[in-house]
Amino acid sequence: MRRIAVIGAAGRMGKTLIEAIGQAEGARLTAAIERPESSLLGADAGELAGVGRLGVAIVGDLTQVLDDFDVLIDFTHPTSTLVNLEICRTAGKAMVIGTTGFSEEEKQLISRAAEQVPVVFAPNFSVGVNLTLKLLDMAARVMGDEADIEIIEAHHRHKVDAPSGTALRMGEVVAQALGRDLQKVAVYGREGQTGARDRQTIGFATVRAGDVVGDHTVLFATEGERVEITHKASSRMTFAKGAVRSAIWLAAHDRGLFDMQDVLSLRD
Ligand SMILES: NC(=O)C1=CN([C@@H]2O[C@H](COP(=O)(O)OP(=O)(O)OC[C@H]3O[C@@H](n4cnc5c(N)ncnc54)[C@H](OP(=O)(O)O)[C@@H]3O)[C@@H](O)[C@H]2O)C=CC1
Ligand SMILES: O=C(O)C1=N[C@H](C(=O)O)C[C@H](O)C1
Repeated sequence: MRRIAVIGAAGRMGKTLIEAIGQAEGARLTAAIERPESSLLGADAGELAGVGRLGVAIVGDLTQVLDDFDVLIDFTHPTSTLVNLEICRTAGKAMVIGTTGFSEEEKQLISRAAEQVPVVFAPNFSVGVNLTLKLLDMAARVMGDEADIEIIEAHHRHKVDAPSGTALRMGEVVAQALGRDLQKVAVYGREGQTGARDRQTIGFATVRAGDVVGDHTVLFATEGERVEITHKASSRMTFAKGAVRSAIWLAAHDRGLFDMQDVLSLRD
């Protein structure tokens, strides 16, 4: 039985993860962590998530529960995740990281920690998005040199980072397929006298509105036709199930950096 801890337990993803762990075979929630100043400390994690009492009280300090879990699932904020990563590295604990919004330097810290402990780090844990990444690679190879490529994403009003981690990963996949460096060709929004479009660029557009769970479209537009590849998430459970699957999958690894493509055996 895989013993799983969830940090950010009271968050949108935290609560959905607690529900998903309850539905998974071979996994059990054994620890739940929130901020030390949270008013929810001591509350039952199952009751908080709306799935009934689980007998797991929310604590405010990850180090307090290190003996209680095998793998930590972290969907919080980059600053928090990097602190948790260091605690897990030192304690030899596996991690599943769903947090987005890291800088390139921060991503390097995750790679380095994964030399010592096993980590699955993915901007999107849904099966559909990971299939979409494969479709994008093919579309870019077939149409990319002729087409203008634009990535449009929409999320709920509470999201704090932009563009989404998924949109950025889509951009990386397309850029890599075309031999371009995303850091050099990305254009994040346009305003004013922009001039005509540079053919090599990959544009990003962000929408933040209401309760949108997560929509992503990659547009390949030539003179005469357009291909649009779209994924729409309608429930956070799709991300949570993928993260729990990753936590169980990691049991077979004692170190290394993986993503959802590895978990789904989609890696070339
Ligand atoms: N990879 C994927 O498939 C997905 C990734 N995400 C990403 O997951 C992250 C979280 O998203 P979401 O659940 O919507 O956000 P929420 O704000 O709802 O949840 C984040 C939770 O983490 C808590 N938190 C923040 N800092 C700490 C800390 N130091 N210690 C303990 N808890 C902490 C927050 O507490 P407080 O409210 O008090 O700040 C909150 O409860 C984002 O980066 C998002 O982009 C989201 C969905 C899917
Ligand atoms: O913050 C969210 O909600 C989501 N974030 C992830 C991202 O930034 O790509 C994944 C998903 O789209 C939901």
